[in-house]
Amino acid sequence: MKFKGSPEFTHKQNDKVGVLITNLGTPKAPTAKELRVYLKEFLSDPRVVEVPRFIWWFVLNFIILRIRPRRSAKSYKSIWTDKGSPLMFHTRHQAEALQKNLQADWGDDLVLDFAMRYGTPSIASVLDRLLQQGVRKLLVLPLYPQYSASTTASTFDALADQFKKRRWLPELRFINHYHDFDPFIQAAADHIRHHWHAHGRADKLIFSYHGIPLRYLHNGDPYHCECYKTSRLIAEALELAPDEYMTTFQSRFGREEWLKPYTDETLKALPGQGCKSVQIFCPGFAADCLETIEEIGVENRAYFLSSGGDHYEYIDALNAEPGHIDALGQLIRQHLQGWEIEHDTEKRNRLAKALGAKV
Ligand SMILES: C=CC1=C(C)c2cc3[nH]c(cc4nc(cc5[nH]c(cc1n2)c(C)c5CCC(=O)O)C(CCC(=O)O)=C4C)c(C)c3C=C
Ligand SMILES: [Fe+2]
Ligand SMILES: [Fe+2]
Repeated sequence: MKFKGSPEFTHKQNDKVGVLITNLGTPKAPTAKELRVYLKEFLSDPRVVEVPRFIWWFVLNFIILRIRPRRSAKSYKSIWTDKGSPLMFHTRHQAEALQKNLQADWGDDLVLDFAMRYGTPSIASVLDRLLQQGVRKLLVLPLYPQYSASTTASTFDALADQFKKRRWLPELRFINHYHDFDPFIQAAADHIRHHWHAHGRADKLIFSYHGIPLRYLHNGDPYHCECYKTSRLIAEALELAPDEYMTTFQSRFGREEWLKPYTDETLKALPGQGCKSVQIFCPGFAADCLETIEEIGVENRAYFLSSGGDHYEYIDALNAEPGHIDALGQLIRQHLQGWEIEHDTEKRNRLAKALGAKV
């Protein structure tokens, strides 16, 4: 059979609305072996590395996958907890909290689950589970506030690959971005205000986003503009003057030029320009992960302090904190409009009998 069907379907099954939240994915364990598996899948995605395939195949397999897994495993070991990878447990907590938040008005009509673009739980396995539960309308929310082809479109590709293989497709809605969604902006501003209340303020607030190659911006990726807009809106909510905050880009990979200003170079230069204390928040990361905890929390702290800075604070990602869950709940509700389910069991049974089907 060419297309995967839903043989377990019965006419008694209630239709449900499904919400699938996704994030990037993380290795299964902080070992070179598991990193090799994870990096191979991630870096083989043509949305992530836009280089001719035959050249990239050699570079990836003969250079990168021989060096990077061991190096990255060391970094992952430093952030690994007894609950596993931070990205995984924060995403799981977000899913649990969002399910509760939405159940308040959707009850059992809605099921929410989470999947990872790379690694596990895979989009394929979670999609199977949702469809088996009777999901006929599916809303997908990739937890990337700013759209980029390397993340958001890649998630869409993975879904589309699954749909190509299946017989009975659900209705689909896909949230492209939420970089300027007011409840998200207010949740970020409240979170920073809360941090100020507990720790005081610094000379500058830095908004650091994951970078992408500059070439992707020139080829039409809106990510750069969306990052700047998020920064501006959070800064406006916090009533910051333009010289009290800045936007930077972190996590470069490879030798080509990426979006600038680079976070690490900025932090090395700031003390020499008279800025001795900074606080850093990463509005593009819905959950703390290697790139925030280690790169911003540890590595860049060392750059700033060893360049003459006095005080450096990393402000946690929004993770599963109530303000964030409430904002995401509002975003999901907005995109679910019109999908409320009719509870007409009698009508469904009558129709099924008329068709001679098992009910
Ligand atoms: C090779 C190019 C990469 C692009 C382009 C890229 C874009 C991009 N990534 C994120 C979010 C995350 N990236 C994370 C890790 C990570 N990213 C890359 C490379 C690119 N990312 C690598 C090789 C890695 C693995 C770690 C390492 O070996 O250095 C993570 C963390 C995952 C975790 O397990 O904690 C996140 C999250 C965004 C948002 C983005 C483009 C906008
Ligand atoms: Fe990345
Ligand atoms: Fe721009």
